[in-house]
Amino acid sequence: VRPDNVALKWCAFLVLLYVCGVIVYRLYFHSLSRFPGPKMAGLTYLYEFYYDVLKAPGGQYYLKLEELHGKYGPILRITPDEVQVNDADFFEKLYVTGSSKRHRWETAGTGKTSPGSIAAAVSHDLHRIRRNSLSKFFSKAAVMRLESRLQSKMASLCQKLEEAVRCGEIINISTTFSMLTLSIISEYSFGKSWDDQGEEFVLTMREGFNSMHLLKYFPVMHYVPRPILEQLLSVARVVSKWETVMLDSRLPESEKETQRIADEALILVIAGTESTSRTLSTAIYHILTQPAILSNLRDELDKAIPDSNAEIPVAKAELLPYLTAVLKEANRITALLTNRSLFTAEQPLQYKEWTIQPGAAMCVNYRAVLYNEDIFPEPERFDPSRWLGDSEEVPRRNRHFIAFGRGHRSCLGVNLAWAELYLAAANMFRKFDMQLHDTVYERDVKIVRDCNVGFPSLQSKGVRIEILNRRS
Ligand code: HEM
Repeated sequence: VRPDNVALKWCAFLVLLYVCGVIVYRLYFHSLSRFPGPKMAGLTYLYEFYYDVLKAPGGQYYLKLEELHGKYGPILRITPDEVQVNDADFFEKLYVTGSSKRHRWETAGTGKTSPGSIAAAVSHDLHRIRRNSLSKFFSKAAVMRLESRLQSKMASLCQKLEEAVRCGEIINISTTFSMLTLSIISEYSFGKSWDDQGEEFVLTMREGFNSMHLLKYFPVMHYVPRPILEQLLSVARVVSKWETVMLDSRLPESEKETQRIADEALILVIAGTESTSRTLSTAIYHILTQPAILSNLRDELDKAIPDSNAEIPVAKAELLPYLTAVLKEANRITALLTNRSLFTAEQPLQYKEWTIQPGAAMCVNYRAVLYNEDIFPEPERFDPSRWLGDSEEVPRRNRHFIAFGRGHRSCLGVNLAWAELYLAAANMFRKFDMQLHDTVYERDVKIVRDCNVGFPSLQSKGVRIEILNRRS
């Protein structure tokens, strides 16, 4: 036997031994080994890989998990190291504030494109540092100080819609809203909006979302030279462009040098663009397909804002109960976050008879709470009235309104998002008559893919509308 053959055989033997060791460990000795779920999911990440990457159209594991919860119950081992507990009460236990620490599950995909960002901070303490440095810019008072800028963006939106009335142009409101929110968050973050290349950014960013699953398994962004990567991956082109724009921004020179700031900026723009716009376009679809809801909303807006040319202050819009209920329901039904928000705890967490040990990653699927039939009957139905009235169910629903998350890692941009939602919806429905144009729920609105946030089918053309006239 030649010596190199002996070495090869030893290598093969050691690899085999290692694989057998991993299999035995994951199936019999891992702290999650007795948890319910298919054996294959507990054995290998390839199970998740198949549904998220190989099974068309991609991002299908969250749907498979819904099916598995139906079979195994609320607690499920979903990968070798992760457990998902689809229970609204456990949500409150996991996503906490206060002194209990939660660490992001470090292999969770969030940070692969931007490891220096708030969203990618693994340790609780690092996250606190990053969050504290940003949160003062996103407080309610900070957002309100910039209201005049938001109003000027709304004026541009209304101008665009008035032009559409004149030209009979069909508006893709999904893209229009994304350009609006990109304009706001880029100006908010960099002092200069990226309007010149707005549409290109939005469309390329959507392509980028489609590469998210690949990035989770193949974190190539930091290992392959950027020029090569740009040829291969749309998300790399987006990142490069954004970094270029950022370096042209008004940030001080010293700050521009740091990759961390680039990462942070990227996350703010990603988190602040598609999120609000997706919720708004979902709202538009449901309002325009239900005349009774449209009519209630109109009545409220017409009474509160008699002059249709007047600017609508955020503070005034926030006081309108029906508009508020419509927007809450839009957030609930959109259930934006399909990505698993995975954390580990420093102490064991108990769920019924199951003890989840420190080190195991845990999540609750947001959709499982926002579509919980017991809390939100007929969850697929867009019904703003579930947020109104004196029923004791309303406070319970508010308690489980988790569209913006809970706890230390809840949405940083929640105040900005609400201001955008109120202003865009109030302006659109007070000032314009419109109808849907070739928009099909199954194709254009229904969430069927997990791309970190929920995306409709690959064939979606977006929610499109015809603006009929400017209201008086
Ligand atoms: C309707 C609109 C929005 C919804 C429904 C939404 C929802 C969420 C949710 C559920 C999370 C928690 C994610 C997790 O647990 O992993 C989150 C985090 C975050 N959101 Fe939003 N978001 C919206 C708009 C915005 C906007 C406008 C910004 C602008 C800055 C923003 C910035 C962020 C950031 C930076 C985080 C990470 C926070 C952290 O890790 O501490 N979001 N968002």
